[in-house]
Amino acid sequence: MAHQWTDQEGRAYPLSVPAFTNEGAGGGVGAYLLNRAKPYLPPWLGWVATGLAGVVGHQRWPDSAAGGVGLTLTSVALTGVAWAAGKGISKQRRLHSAVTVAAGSAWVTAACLAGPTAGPVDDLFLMGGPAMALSWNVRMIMRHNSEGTAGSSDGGLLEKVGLARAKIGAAKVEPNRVTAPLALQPGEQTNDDVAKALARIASALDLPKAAVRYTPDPDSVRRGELVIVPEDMLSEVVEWEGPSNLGGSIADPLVIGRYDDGAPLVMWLPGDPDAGRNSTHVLIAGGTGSGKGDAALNLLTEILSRRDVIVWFSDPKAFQDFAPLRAGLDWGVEGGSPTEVMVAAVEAVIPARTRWLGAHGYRQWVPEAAQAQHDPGHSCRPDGTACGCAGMPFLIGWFEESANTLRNLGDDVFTGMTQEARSAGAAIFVSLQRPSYDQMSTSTRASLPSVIALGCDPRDEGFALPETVIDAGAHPGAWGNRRPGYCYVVSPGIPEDRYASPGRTFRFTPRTVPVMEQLAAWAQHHGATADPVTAGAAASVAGRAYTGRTTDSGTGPQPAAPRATEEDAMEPAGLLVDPEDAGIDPETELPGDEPGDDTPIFGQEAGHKPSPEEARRLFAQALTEFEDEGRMVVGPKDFTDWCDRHSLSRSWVSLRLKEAAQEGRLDATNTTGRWRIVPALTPA
Ligand SMILES: Nc1ncnc2c1ncn2[C@@H]1O[C@H](COP(=O)(O)OP(=O)(O)OP(=O)(O)O)[C@@H](O)[C@H]1O
Repeated sequence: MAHQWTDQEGRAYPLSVPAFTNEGAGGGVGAYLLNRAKPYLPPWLGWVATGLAGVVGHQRWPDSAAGGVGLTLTSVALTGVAWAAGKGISKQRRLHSAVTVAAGSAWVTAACLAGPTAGPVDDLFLMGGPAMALSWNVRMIMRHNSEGTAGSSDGGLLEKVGLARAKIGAAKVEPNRVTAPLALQPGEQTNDDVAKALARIASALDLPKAAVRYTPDPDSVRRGELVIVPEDMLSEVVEWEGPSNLGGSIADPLVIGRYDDGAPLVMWLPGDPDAGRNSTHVLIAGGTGSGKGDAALNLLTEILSRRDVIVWFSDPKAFQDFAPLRAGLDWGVEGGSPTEVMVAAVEAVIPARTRWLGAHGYRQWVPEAAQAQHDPGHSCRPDGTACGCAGMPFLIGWFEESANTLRNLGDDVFTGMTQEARSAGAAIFVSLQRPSYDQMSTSTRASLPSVIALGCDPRDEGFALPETVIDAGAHPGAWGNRRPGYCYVVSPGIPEDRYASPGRTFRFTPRTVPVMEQLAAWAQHHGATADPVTAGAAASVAGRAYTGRTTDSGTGPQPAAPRATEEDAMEPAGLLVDPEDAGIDPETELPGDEPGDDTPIFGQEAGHKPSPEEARRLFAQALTEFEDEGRMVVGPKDFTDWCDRHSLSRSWVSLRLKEAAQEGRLDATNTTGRWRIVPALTPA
């Protein structure tokens, strides 16, 4: 698009390349050639003018001594002026100008005094003149093609945007992408200056801000690559067509969309440090309507199509977007207390998995760890013979809309969990409704090295993306929710110069639902099932709430996942103190807690009052019932109806819960007033 590459006067910038200009359009071959030749004519016109000056001057001052003195002085003065005027330009150009002026004026002087055809004067004109004109043409060609003279006084692009004297190297031109190395003035400019000038470059070229990016050279503070993508090829919506690699490994790339130059947008989860890919946790960040749901579907469909991974998935939005894939999950829960249980289970399986991997000689998870262990090199037996242990699939713990869950988990716990998960063959995924620090603390954000940053409020850009990527030209804030699916992906394994390149996810529509359902059925029958170590550790925390597929997956129905209670749904996952219990100090001895006095203090008027022993028995029974239902995290509010039925107060329940924790039947959680039931029958 030519207008984007030439300025208002029709002048080509150093960055312009033939592919993007339309010079010479229309007017026939003659007009075209004249148009192309125009910039090279001035030196030749200068040569002709010099010849005419010699002829005319000879008519005026033939053999005149005074004329000779005047002409010689004029010639010297002109040369001096040319040298002085070239102060701001490059040395070569200054010298070239001065030599040209000196040669031209000396010839005019000789022609005036001796005559243009006398002696060697005409030969000098015919040989020296064209040589001089040609030397200027060569300089022009060199400038357009490679050397670059941004910073010269010819109004170059870089000079216009405040980067005078920076040099642009040979540009690499692809169909919709121009990449040009940039070298800044030593000691005067840094890569930060370019980052600040990107918007002005976009303005000079009449392009959107995101079309101009800069990748600093990691080894130099004054070198980098300027990338310009003039046409937004992402405007076309591309529908999801199914998984990219059904039956592949989770270590293979996950294809979730495409970049603006058409290249596939890929991510890696388990690491291959030899290839610069470290195992990673992922944040999906985007404002409402930015396309977070479809971004997550792209990732989840890719993950479920791999043979060696299991997914534990929590979705407080009741699987609104993910229902067609639910059957493919190893464990799916809705918000509230089931999510608390899942978080506790993830915490519990991490050390167990790390121990197993270590015992089998794996420093980190690799696809071979998911196979039965028939290699003596990966045996847990002291005698070194093959152990044949079941393989351990990669584990993904995915928490949708998880701001509250994370906040209640606490920074230290989450940071520790993510650090340890990396050596446990596990990745944590979280998505946020609003990508901002009100939703997630700095240290929790720092524990998630990978991000899919979709459109957001401009103020939240700094939360979603690292500063270097924003400096390089990434601006998800410019999209808001007007460009659903547009995203920047920062993740280990992706070349860093891609971080600031926008991509777009594939779109999911009602037409894609049957394919997702087929994929979920495939995962159920052919995907991995939890290994005994992971399943055992999960069940030791979650009891029957852990519904992982059994080893004969697909042959029987999965146990129904516990549904969040209505109360859970109303409240964020991971609860703070129950508001109704906020005033209760669990340390205070209440009348009903006095030794030998278990008489309820409230609700005494309602029905039968159980005796203290009976009340304790009923309470123990209630805990067993919760456990049977898979509700493994409880607090006084879960006993509201129960209290009404048995004429017991919630304060009494609060104290009994604390007592049960002392007896080992319950475990404290990170949330005051919430307790995790320790399963009565812990699997071996
Ligand atoms: N890659 C894409 N290409 C085109 N349209 C898309 C793409 N991704 C999402 N959309 C469309 O954008 C709209 C908003 O998407 P979606 O509801 O997933 O956003 P969201 O970020 O999940 O919002 P919310 O937080 O409100 O749930 C939907 O109509 C969806 O079909």
